Amino acid sequence: MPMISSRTSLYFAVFFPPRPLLSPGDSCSPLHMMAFARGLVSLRGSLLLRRDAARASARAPLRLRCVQIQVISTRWQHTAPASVKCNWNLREDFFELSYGDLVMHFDYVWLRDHCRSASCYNSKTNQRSLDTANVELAIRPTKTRVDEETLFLTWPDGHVTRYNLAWLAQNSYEGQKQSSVQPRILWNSDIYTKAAIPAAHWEKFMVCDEELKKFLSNFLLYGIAFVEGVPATLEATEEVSDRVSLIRETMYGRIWNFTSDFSRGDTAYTKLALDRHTDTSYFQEPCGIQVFHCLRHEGTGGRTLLVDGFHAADKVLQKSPSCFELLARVPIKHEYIENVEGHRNHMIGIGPVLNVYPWNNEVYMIRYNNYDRAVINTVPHDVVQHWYVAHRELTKELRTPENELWVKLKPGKVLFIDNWRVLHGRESFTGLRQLCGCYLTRDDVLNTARSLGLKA
Ligand SMILES: C[N+](C)(C)CCCC[C@H](N)C(=O)O
Ligand SMILES: O=C(O)CCC(=O)C(=O)O
Ligand SMILES: [Fe+2]
Repeated sequence: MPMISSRTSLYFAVFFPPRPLLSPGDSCSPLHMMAFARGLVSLRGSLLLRRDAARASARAPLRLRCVQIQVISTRWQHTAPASVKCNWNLREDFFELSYGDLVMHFDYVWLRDHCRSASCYNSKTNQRSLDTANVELAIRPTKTRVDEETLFLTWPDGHVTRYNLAWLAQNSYEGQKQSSVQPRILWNSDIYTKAAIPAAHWEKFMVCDEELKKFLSNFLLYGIAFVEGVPATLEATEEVSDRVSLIRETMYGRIWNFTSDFSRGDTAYTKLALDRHTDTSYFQEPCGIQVFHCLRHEGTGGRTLLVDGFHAADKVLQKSPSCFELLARVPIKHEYIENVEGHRNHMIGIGPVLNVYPWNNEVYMIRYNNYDRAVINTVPHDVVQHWYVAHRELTKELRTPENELWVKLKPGKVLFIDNWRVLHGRESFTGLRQLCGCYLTRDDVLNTARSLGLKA
């Protein structure tokens, strides 16, 4: 029997009478494995753990009885879920689970808090009913048992929590650390052009969910997507936008339609070229998506520039991790001050240029607008110098000609831009140019995508 050295005790079933010995090649059930791990069954040679073997032994007439024993908390225990290699270990401060190639650690309060039993979690509303504030922070299970694919934890008050091991593996920190929240294809102009992504077609797009799904799938992967054949009207632009998400109204209105008349106090309302940038960087939460539809252009120039900001950020990460880190850590301000007839606005947005998930270093938002960047007064002078170096590195990547995708927007061709990822700009132009569009609520675009079965 193992030494009694742990506060943790566990229940498990053993064969009665227990088989004392297994030989190499013997089929081995999970129950055997647990008994082995606890020193009840000795073993010569290595064990081959197979699900079919477990099934075969489950069919055999067995008498089971439950016993409670103490275990050494640092020893690995084994179980056999669905032919995945799986070991577990009840440590003093956490539950350790090795599942496939992944070793995971689960805090005991976490394990109590995420209990999905009927009294702790309402599976109709998918909401927690457990009052987390009432959970003892130093809580430990009094009994633990793993039965093939389920972990059973009995808490001091007698409440039992069951976890499917695959669920734990999927929801572990270590699992999240290895995967990305949003799978993406980073691109330069060559990669995007060669991918030859087809545009969605307006009529099909408006009625067919598969067409919308394909469009959204491309949009999520590349951060841009087109719909063609759209009537060159404000109404149709609104309809095509409504199909994707909720329109986000801003001080520019719900659907805007602008020319170079300087009707608003911003360079966008001129004929001047605009360097690559993201819009509404001066919002606490910049608009998620921008929709452009050029309804008319009688003149020259005016092409649209698109640059994948995440591709550029990734290059900075590879070439200069310290620059990447600085851009992700230092908060700066962007500002929109408008003082023209009928329009008085003052917007301030604060946040780093690169917004990164801390657990996997994945960039989820870039805020880059040199026109609207405000006075830097949130950073001490010695950091400021480094910040400018880092900003220059990112700017170099963003301005690399290979990274620039130039498109001429024509009436009928609606462009959706992920404004958290892809920067846009424009060439200067002559003549009458009328551009309409709107911003979309990011949460609702992702919501639409998820409702169609996409990972978003
Ligand atoms: C799109 N629309 C013309 C309505 C607004 C343009 C906003 C321009 C602003 N400088 C920014 O980058 O956010
Ligand atoms: O005129 C254009 O093509 C785009 C101008 C712009 O950057 C904007 O409206 O956000
Ligand atoms: Fe813009």
